[in-house]
Amino acid sequence: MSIDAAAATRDPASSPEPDAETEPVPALTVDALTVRFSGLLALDAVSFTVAPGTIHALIGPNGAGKSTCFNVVSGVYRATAGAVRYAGKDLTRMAPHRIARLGVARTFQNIVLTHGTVADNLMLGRHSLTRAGFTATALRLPRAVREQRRHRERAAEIADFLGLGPAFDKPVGSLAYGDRKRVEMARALCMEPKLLLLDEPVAGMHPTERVAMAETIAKVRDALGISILIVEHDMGLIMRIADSVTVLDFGRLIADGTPERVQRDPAVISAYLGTPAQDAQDTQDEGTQP
Ligand SMILES: Nc1ncnc2c1ncn2[C@@H]1O[C@H](COP(=O)(O)OP(=O)(O)OP(=O)(O)O)[C@@H](O)[C@H]1O
Repeated sequence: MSIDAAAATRDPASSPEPDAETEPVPALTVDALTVRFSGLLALDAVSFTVAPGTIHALIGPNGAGKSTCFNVVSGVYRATAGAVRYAGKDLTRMAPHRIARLGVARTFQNIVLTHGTVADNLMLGRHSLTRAGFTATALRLPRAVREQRRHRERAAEIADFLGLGPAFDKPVGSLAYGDRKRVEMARALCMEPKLLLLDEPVAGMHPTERVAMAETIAKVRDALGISILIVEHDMGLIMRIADSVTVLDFGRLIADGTPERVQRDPAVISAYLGTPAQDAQDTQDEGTQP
């Protein structure tokens, strides 16, 4: 069964929220988001919207506030002011596990998965969707066994979709770096999110792995119809797969729009890329050849 067919026929027991399958993918609205660390204004009234089913990139030079924004959306940091609205809720007042239950899953910049097999790690992603309690699972009651089997089948399907099928029962530590980054993404997808937050998904990969990962990210959007918010320094990848781009600089939003529009924006060229003429050309080159 294809991953999209599976999504359509999935058991409600494995949905992130009751009736989540029948609900449309919500927009994510970041509204005048402000974060202050002591004297430092890391985000200054930043507003943008991630439209349903799109890849939205958050870019900017080092220290621009991208990770801070990401960490507020996933509930790791608290906002000083402003709101992040998703599915009728303000995420700035919610704990990370409640945000995850709304269907928001994230990956981390640095690989955090080192132990167990790929299957073990993907089953961790299914944990929040598991209904059978600890006792039922420990006693291997038939209901719990059936549920575990269903989750494992779904995890295997997601692994296949991300090209990890042959590695499913292998230890994560034995995989190449690029595949470990894919396991991280597969674990997040195992939560059946409607919004996937990708933190530098190709950092540290070699060029061939980057191109393959870009294709995979676009495939996830197209096959699942979910929204993806991505922080990434690889401009070539962003220009190729993003539907919209928000550019931050020193905590302020300096541009927002399609990749084509943003890469021609003089404020982006001078603030983000440095000297206008040369770097505008570099970006265009990178856009066609990462
Ligand atoms: N927990 C924190 N405490 C204090 N200052 C912080 C904290 N997290 C981030 N900052 C500061 O906030 C600013 C924005 O940092 P942030 O990590 O969000 O930028 P970034 O755009 O993600 O940068 P990079 O591309 O280098 O990861 C920086 O000046 C950073 O030093």
